[in-house]
Amino acid sequence: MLKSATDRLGIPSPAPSSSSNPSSRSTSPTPSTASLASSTTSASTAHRTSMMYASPRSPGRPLPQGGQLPKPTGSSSGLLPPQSHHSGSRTPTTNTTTSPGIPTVLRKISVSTPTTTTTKPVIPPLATQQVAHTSPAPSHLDPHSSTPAAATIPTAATIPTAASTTAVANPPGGSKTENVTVTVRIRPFSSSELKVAGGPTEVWTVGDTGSSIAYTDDYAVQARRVAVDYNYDHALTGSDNELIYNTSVKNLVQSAMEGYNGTVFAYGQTSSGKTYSGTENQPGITPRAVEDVFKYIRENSDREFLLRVSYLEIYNESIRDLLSPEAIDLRIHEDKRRGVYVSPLKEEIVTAPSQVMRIIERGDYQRHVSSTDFNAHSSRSHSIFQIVIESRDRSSATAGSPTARRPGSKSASAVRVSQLNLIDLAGSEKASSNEERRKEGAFINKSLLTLGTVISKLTEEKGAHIPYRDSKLTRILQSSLNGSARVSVICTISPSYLNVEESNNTLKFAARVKKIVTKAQTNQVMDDKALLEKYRREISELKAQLMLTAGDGSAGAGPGSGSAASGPQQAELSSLLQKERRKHEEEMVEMNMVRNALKERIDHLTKLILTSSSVHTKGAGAPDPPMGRYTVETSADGTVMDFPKEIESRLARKDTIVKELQLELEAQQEKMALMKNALEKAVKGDSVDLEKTLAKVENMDEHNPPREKFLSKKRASIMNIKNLEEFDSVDGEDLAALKALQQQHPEKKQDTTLQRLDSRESGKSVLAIDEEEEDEELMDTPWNRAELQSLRQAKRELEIIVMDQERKLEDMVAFEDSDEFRELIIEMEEQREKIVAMEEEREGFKIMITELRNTIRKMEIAGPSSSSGPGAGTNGTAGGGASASASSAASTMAAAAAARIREVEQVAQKERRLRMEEQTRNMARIASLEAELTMLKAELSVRNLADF
Ligand SMILES: Nc1ncnc2c1ncn2[C@@H]1O[C@H](COP(=O)(O)OP(=O)(O)OP(=O)(O)O)[C@@H](O)[C@H]1O
Repeated sequence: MLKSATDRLGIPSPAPSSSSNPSSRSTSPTPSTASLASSTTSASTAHRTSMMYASPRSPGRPLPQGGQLPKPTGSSSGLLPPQSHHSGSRTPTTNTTTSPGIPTVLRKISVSTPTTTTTKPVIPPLATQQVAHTSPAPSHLDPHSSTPAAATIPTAATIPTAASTTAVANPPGGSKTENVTVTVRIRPFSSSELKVAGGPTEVWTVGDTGSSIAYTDDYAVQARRVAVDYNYDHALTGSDNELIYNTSVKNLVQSAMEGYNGTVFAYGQTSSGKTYSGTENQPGITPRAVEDVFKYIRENSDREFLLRVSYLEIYNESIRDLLSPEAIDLRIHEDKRRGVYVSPLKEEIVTAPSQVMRIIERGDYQRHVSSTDFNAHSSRSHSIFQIVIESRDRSSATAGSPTARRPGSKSASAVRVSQLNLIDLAGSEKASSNEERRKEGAFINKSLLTLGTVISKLTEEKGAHIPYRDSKLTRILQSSLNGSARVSVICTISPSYLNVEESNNTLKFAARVKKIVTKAQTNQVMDDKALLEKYRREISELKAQLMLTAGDGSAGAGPGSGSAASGPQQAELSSLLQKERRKHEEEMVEMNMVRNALKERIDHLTKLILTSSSVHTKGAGAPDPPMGRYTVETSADGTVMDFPKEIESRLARKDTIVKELQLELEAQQEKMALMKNALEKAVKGDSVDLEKTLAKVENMDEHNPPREKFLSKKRASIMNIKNLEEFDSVDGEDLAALKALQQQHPEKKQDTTLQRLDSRESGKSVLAIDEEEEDEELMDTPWNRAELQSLRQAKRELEIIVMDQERKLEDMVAFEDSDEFRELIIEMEEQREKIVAMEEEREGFKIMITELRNTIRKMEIAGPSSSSGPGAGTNGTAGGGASASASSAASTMAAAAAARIREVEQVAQKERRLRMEEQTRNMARIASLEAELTMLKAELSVRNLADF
């Protein structure tokens, strides 16, 4: 319902429990039952944005036709502004922080009074003193409901009292005592609710007064429920966002413009319609509120305004600046002057509704939204969109000289400062099936529970300790809940019996909130802590300077041509005259430059201050101001950061990023060297413990920034670059104007500045200049842009190198992980084993041959001795015959042995030959594998060389 900042107004009910009696069926329509056809059509094109804010999100779920729902009394419309889906390419964020108007350099040079060179804290709205309130409280705020208007909480004692010496009473406004405005909206059936067995059963009906909600008779009978009757300011059904805006928010916006703090929030279980943004033609609450803010300015010609906006989210109990996404975990502060506030938070000065909507869109894009079991586009964070409105009576704003505008000067009228907070709460929900969603859900439920507790204590236990600090949400809402703001709560419920328990919880919450009484007061400040005052004074001073530079050009014309002198005297005089004239002309040119620069600055500042006529002009088709151009940033102590500081901090952030990138690059290089080394060893045939190497690399990863973190930093830096690009688009001053100003204010510092700028113009290295002049101020100038651009370029190059290195490393790791690589290694190992086996076999054969040879030799030696033995000398015949026989046997044996040896030798030789051939083949194979690896290695080396 309120999904972008505007649509979410529902209050979280405790985690839903499923209801009973699924078979019960609604037989009679509620008093004003109508076909859903029209709602269905609009819902099908609905976009999701916070009900309060209105930036494009995803299309809402279409409601099936035929569902029964109470007919709205007005035309159908979404609460949130039309939004586009978040998915897909993101809109570049452009949260450039710039100071309004002309770059600081010009401001500083042209404005000589110290008050314009130092930005002071902007005083937030706060009550200083109660004064009778003159504007009538809206009728809808009267506690007319039957809900007991018990426990009045915030009284003057609980409202932050202003301690600022510059704050004054609030004469024109006063205070408004009233109950919180509570509106409940029952959304139409969703498609899943329509699909339940037995058809949809309507549980709730809106009473004839349009302010009470009760069970339908059918449901009460079927479910045997005891009748309930809840009373609020407004009870609505359907999809009409205009109706809900007009009844619940419009008055609050009006009074915010009148100087009262206002807070709107949507509460309800998940998917109950808090964020429902309606259709393109039926914007949600936020765009309507923004439109009304500007409408008010258009219609109030007696006042001038200055608007600035901020947008934050509370995600998992951490506060994040949605307009400066790199700023996370922001802190909550409190002081008597400002009350409770978040810092450092970026605020952008806005001058047109479309500009505000673009800022919201940008913030919504950063916001945590996910698909859950219950809602395809569920808000996972609470978001707070804030508009700070400064205004002042125009008659006092234009009257008076710069001196009359000195801080504390009684002649300057006080500036009214108020806040309008559009809060889109995340919805309470049952446990989700996804772990991350579950974790988010736990944080959401816890903070909503704390909100419930705070409200109970506020309304039921007088004097009890209020646990605001138990959650960031309640802490931030503290100023609103404790009574110093007007509050409107929109609670959203489902019409289905499936969610009846959660709806009951929401309705009870709404009844409790209704009891809270607030006493909002107007807040005024009289010093330059209001930007409006600061800019107005600067304009006055610039105008005074402009007056001083005005001249008719006749002065210094020198003696006329009708001089009585003659001859050489006249020649001399005329030469002097010409010289004088030239000098005078030069002075005039310079003076004009100064005047132009002053005019430009006045023009810039004047544009930031909105009046009925300037807003009209914009509405009539003038181009919107560039996004994020006029930005202020508050530091922890609430001081608005000055422009050079902002640039410096951006540059410092960039430096850090570049350093981190370099470190990452070095780490990547080290890893690559390790892997290369391992690969080389493997190629050479050395044994490599791949696992060990990988473990080492992983270990290095652990000691270096994790990849995710690194990538997110890279994303952040890219975002920064986009911001800087936005910054680049700032147009305006030029070197000539600066030179002219230097002529007028020839202080040393400006000289140096111009020298720097000149050097940059002539192409001299920005870094070299910085080394020479470290303490120089950085300014919003085209020359600084050159510096930023060169930094950006360097960063881009580094990013490209890092990415390439990563890719190379991935290639190498992938190759080492590949089957091909593993097969190669295995094959090489097998071949080596084979060679070793062959060597062993050959050794075996060698031993065998040696043994055989020895045997032969022994036999040959034994042969002759046995033939000349005892038989030969004693018995010539018989002995000779035996000897011959033995000799012949020995010869036969020897021959056989020799034959055997030859045979073995031949086999061995053949075997050796075969082995040799195989070995040669293997060697060739190894050589080819090695060549292949060498080639791969060479290829990688070449790529590496190219990288470095
Ligand atoms: N009044 C309505 N008319 C038509 N459709 C609606 C209405 N309210 C909600 N819807 C539809 O119901 C679905 C859920 O609504 P929405 O996203 O606004 O819920 P939510 O309360 O913001 O949920 P979460 O807390 O999870 O963010 C959306 O598809 C939306 O289009």
